[in-house]
Amino acid sequence: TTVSVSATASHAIPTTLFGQMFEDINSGDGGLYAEMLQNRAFQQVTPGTSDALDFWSAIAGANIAVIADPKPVSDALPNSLQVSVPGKSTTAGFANSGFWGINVNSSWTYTASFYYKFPTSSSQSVKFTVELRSASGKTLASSATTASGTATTWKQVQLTLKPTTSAPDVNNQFVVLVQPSGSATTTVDFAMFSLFPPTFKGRSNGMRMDIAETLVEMGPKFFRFPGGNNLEVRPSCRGQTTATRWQWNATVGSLLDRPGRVGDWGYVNTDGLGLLEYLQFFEDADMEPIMAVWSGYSLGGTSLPENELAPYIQQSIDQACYDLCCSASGHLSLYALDQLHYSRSSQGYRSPGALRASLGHPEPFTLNYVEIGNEDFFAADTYPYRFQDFVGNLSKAFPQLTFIATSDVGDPTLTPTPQAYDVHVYQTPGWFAQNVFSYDSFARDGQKYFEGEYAAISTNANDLFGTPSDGRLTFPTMQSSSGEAAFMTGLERNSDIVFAASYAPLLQHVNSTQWTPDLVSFDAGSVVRSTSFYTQKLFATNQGDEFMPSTLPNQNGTVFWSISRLTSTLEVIIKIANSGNSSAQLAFALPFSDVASSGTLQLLTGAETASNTPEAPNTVVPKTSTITTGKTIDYTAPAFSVSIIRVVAS
Ligand SMILES: [NH3+][C@H]1C[C@H](O)[C@@H](O)[C@@H]1CO
Repeated sequence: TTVSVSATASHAIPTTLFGQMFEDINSGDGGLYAEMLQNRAFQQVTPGTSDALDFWSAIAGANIAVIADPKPVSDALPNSLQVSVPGKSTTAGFANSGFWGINVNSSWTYTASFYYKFPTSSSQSVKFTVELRSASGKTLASSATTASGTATTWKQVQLTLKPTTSAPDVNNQFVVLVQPSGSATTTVDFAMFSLFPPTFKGRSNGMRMDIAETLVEMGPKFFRFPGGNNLEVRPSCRGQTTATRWQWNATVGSLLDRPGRVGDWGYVNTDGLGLLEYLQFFEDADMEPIMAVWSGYSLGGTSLPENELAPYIQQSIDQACYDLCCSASGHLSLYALDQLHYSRSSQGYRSPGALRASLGHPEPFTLNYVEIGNEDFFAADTYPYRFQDFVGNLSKAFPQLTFIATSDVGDPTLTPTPQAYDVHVYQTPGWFAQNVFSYDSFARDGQKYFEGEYAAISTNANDLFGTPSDGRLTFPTMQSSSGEAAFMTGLERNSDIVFAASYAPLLQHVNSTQWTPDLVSFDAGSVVRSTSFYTQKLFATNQGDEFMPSTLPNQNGTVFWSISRLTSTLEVIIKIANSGNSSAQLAFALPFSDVASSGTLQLLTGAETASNTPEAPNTVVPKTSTITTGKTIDYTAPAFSVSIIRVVAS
């Protein structure tokens, strides 16, 4: 096939075109958020039930129990770990098993901390020895401090741990030994444990380095958060209380003030990864937020009536306000504070912006996009008033924001007409290759689109969300990734109306997964970049700034291309997706008089079902080489491949 390339660009390609979609779906706590202890503060558990002590265990004769502390460490954290050990014991204590393991790296300095108090005062002292210990019992790191038995009010211990050696695997534990000097049985209350490794950019309460670095490596220009389903109210045995929705103000401030919540994926979110941590990460990673606000719909259930929306609208204004500036709308909506104790400033409740400043970020963050809800096609009947009321109030407070609707495009009719719609699609690899032109027929009427969630998820069109035995992919394959790449050439061609696109879900912990496939997989010690990760990376890091029309690919074919130009370097960038099982010979005829005689090729290719997995993380990786180029570039795209050709031409 000969592909003639136009000399005239058709449109500018938005810098935001490729980015990431994130929610805590086995991906925040124990994943992107660097805290290494699981169930660190006994949040949202009922003392005396089996899950209260999840991931904690007693050692050598200690008795441990989670109690509703009569004098809790904070209003938001009502539970403590009460530990009793025999007098003069040197080996009794307790351990935490982390998020299916703990990575012990001798080049790292760890920060361990916890709060303690003695329920009854005594004259004896008690030594706390904190260790990182292999499952076989070998001490890898140790640090100790001594406490006075007279401490009947909460005290914080902070210790650093430097392992003498790296552990060969992640089967390690965090251990606290409680060693009384006296002979009497000793009881100590503990709260708010934490074990942090070094973090991405060294941010306190920050992100896990290897995962954050992997996400940044992909080259994202935006980050949609906090969901996805995890933004929403989760139907629970206690009924659909709106209090289970994600609330920004429950995720900011001291960790002692963050109650955590049972997220939509059925486990407790510590909310240690909160609004400030998200926004700081985006700033550090040079990407901008697409921030969702809850819009009054409870997953699988009811929507709030219009006359009950006001406090939630105010909370969403405060949420945006926190990010932006906040000389504007002054107060924190009292309603949002029902579950949260807020430290008052002298002049009453601080404005969210002042709050943000007080937490160490005086400058506003970048915020241009706010999404109203998530997948509101599930509640299309109530979305018109919910969308209108949220956008009406938010746009009054922040006229510079672009608001994104989440119902189906044009159905129902919304007022105001949405500036953009968030379109989601989970389908087969074949569907993506067959729908490369889905946006070509859209009207150019000012309406913009955000392909907020897409992935080839199954080879079985009749059971897309089924089990692996029924076609569901557990990891992306070269068949799924090349299908997605085909679709992405269409997104780039239509980037005059598609301003952003992100694969979903982004991350999964392989020891606790509820949704496959995912772009990046990890366990406590390693990260796996999928074939679809490399596809996203090849597109996002080879962005032109203007689109060059060319001979259109055959809509019914399996080979697709997209050509752009990077004006700053005079490069022509040719992206080619071959989603079929045979190679394709292409000839690109460039309209430039002066074309370099060699260019670079980045090629991702492998067998149809080839995947990168924890067992074989580098089965398929991109390879860069030099190719001969000229006014005509002949190229054979291998079966199941993604190719990027860059050549200087003018
Ligand atoms: N059900 C999908 C759609 C929703 O928005 C996400 O939370 C889920 C996984 O990506």
